[in-house]
Amino acid sequence: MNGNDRLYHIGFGRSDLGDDPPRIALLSGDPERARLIAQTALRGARVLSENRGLHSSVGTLPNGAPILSATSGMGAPSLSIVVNELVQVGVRTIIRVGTSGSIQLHIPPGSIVISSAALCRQGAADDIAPREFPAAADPFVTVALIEAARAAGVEYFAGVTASVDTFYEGQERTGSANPHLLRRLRGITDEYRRLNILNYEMEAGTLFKMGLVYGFAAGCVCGIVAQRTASEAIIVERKAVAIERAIAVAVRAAIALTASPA
Ligand SMILES: O=P(O)(O)O[C@H]1O[C@H](CO)[C@@H](O)[C@H]1O
Ligand SMILES: O=c1cc[nH]c(=O)[nH]1
Repeated sequence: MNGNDRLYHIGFGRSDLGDDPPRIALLSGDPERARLIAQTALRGARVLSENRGLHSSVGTLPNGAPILSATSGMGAPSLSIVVNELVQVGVRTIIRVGTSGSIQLHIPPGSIVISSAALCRQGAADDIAPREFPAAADPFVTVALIEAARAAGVEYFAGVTASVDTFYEGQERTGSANPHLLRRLRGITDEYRRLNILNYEMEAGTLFKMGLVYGFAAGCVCGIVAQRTASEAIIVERKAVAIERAIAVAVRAAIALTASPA
């Protein structure tokens, strides 16, 4: 590793990426997922850093295109730092590969949600753009994810995601250290359900705004690990399949997005 131009948080720089630096990254909240993607889906994967627990690897897709598997950490403040630094090292397409809780009856644990846009209730995003600025995914990345899900035969749902700052309070969980929720949060899940919002997670909205403002293409696919119309709990038995499907779809989409024109 050269390391002279290493970015402070991600722990690597352009000079660590070789002669053909990746312009696309798969970004997981969980470093274990980033490592799993590198080990199972990338060819010739090489670990770049584990700075602050944020695993980053570089490898190639089956079509030979270079790609990063990186970690955002949980929540928009951490994601905003990692994404800012990924853009500084030359990344121009970022697909978030996450986990999420369904708020619609028809979206079961084990399925995946592809976010076309987000209701962005995230403080970090206010430092990126005005609150009214759209949190929309890149249409080409979103279509690539949908086509990948169809081709893989994976049960998927596409639509609007609620991106919030907290897992417990902001997602209206009362089974936590503080069962008392602020009045403005009581009933919010039902309100979102009636607005046809599909799911809760904690990063996509800020990622989408950053993409539109900083000039990179952003998308998001999440494996569904909770069904909030039934319970607040994570359905642990469906987590592995949900993540496996989200990864498979993200990798297929990345292949399509990096294919050289015929
Ligand atoms: O599994 P990841 O990608 O971390 O995504 C989801 O999981 C975390 C909460 O459990 C939040 O980061 C949320 O967005
Ligand atoms: O319910 C859930 C599950 C995963 N991630 C979230 O943010 N919420």
